[in-house]
Amino acid sequence: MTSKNIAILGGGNLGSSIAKGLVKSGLMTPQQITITNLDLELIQHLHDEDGFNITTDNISAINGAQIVIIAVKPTAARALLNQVKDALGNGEHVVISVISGIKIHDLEEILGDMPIIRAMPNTAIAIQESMTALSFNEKGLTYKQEVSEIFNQLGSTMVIPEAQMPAATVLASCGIAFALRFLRAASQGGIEIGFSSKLSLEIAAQIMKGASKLIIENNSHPEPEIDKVTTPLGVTIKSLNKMEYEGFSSSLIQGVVAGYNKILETES
Ligand SMILES: NC(=O)C1=CN([C@@H]2O[C@H](COP(=O)(O)OP(=O)(O)OC[C@H]3O[C@@H](n4cnc5c(N)ncnc54)[C@H](O)[C@@H]3O)[C@@H](O)[C@H]2O)C=CC1
Ligand SMILES: O=C(O)[C@@H]1CCC=N1
Repeated sequence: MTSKNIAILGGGNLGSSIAKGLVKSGLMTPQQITITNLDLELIQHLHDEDGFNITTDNISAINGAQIVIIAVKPTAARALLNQVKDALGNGEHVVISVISGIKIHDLEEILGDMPIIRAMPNTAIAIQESMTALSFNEKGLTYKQEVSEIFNQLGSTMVIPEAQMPAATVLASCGIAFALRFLRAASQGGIEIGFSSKLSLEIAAQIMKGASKLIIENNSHPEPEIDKVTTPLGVTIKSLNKMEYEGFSSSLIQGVVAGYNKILETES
């Protein structure tokens, strides 16, 4: 349990997921977290259902917090940063930015020389299963242990050089969507061979969970695990070879690289 208060500026998909994960982990109470949005209606449910403090006033949220998470879309970032820079300049705050494509140097240009951490989580942070990448500026390094401990409660954490942040954004953050597309496609195949939509989805979700746990808990690699499933002359290899013929692995790899090239257009 931390005694610090957190302000989450821009409570949308990711900001609200982080807030929920912090409470679910037992690290904080909802009363320690203030979530802001320009439109209060969008976050009213976070107060009514989960007990978080909510406001449209970014400055008052910052004044009541020691850790400030900035979670607006990249297009809204500059206006927000300019609005809050004075409130953040009193030496009492640590800023954690989850904005994709905006570098620490760009944040420092607006906010000045203060502790800044870039974090790239994914939406599974709401259930403490994120894969979160962290990069620190020099002053932020003072908080490396504290911030790493927060994100460790919310899944797995990797500290990386900022130059790897675009790659982490694609693989670790967008990757949740890629995995969900696999899940959806597998369940659609399941419907075609006779399962109800509900059962097919349940099967697909459980096989993904099982496959992930085999790798994580056994510290294993996919190929030896796949070898255990592929009976000679059997069904699995028939399906796999057809999938590969249709471009399964290649399309995933190309998709990851396309996302990486896209983010490099803004962050280089
Ligand atoms: N959604 C995801 O899975 C991930 C998102 N990110 C990054 O996190 C950031 C947020 O993404 P989402 O949560 O998906 O966006 P979102 O659009 O769901 O949430 C952002 C919220 O900020 C509010 N907002 C805009 N300007 C504001 C201001 N000046 N003051 C207060 N609130 C303001 C908007 O009304 C919106 O509800 C983006 O920069 C995105 O690139 C990073 C990793 C994963
Ligand atoms: O799609 C996006 O641009 C952001 C970056 C990571 C997840 N969502």
